[in-house]
Amino acid sequence: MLQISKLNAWYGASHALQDVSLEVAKGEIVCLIGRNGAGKTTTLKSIIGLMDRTRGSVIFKGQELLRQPAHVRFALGLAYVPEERRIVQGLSVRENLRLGLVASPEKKREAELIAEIARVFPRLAERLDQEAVTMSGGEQQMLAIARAMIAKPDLIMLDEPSEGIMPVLVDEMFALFRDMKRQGTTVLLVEQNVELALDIADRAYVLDQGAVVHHASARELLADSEIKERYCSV
Ligand SMILES: Nc1ncnc2c1ncn2[C@@H]1O[C@H](COP(=O)(O)OP(=O)(O)OP(=O)(O)O)[C@@H](O)[C@H]1O
Repeated sequence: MLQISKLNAWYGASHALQDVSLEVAKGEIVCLIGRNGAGKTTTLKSIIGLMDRTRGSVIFKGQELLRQPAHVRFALGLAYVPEERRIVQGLSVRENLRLGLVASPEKKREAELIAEIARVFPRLAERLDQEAVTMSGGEQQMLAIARAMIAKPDLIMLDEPSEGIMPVLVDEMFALFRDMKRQGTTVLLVEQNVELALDIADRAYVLDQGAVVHHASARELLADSEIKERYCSV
């Protein structure tokens, strides 16, 4: 589904990604791990079109993305939940969900899609008319994920979904990722909580200083304490 080869990205003169190559097959959960500043977020931003300067190749469902603007990439079936969530102030949960449909061909079935999402996210179902920013951090994270899911993307990219969220909600969220996978959604996950991420992932890539230094099945990595100690914050 996604083939990245020799991806390079820059912030001004700073060369943040160096020849990153990775693949995500349909239906997989693939995890990017590595210490702070390793380049995980920059990889996601390059895929979705938020980096000014990139070089290399990012092929999604057979199409080269790097020269396409971000809105075209979304329309091709990519979704991105950034670390900072971007819940819109002054809008209810329902209105935030609606925003997820703006670029989607599914817009006509809006009420039906919101009802479907509400079934999957019972916490949101109870709060559809509440102002979204008054919800807890974890509930807002659920909303950000629901808003990305509502357009039924083929690939969803999640940046640090567990950050700052209480453990009971993190467990709920990760159970949801397993369900998403069962339903055929492909997931590219950036997560500091390595054990948690590897527990649901099929494979993982380890990044360090902007480069891929290791990749393996999640099971192998879980057992590899040397790699985890060397490259991850565990
Ligand atoms: N807007 C920016 N301008 C300049 N440099 C940046 C910018 N954003 C990130 N960087 C730098 O690019 C490198 C990669 O950062 P990135 O955010 O991709 O790392 P990360 O692996 O996601 O880290 P974290 O786990 O801390 O979120 C870091 O050295 C970082 O300081």
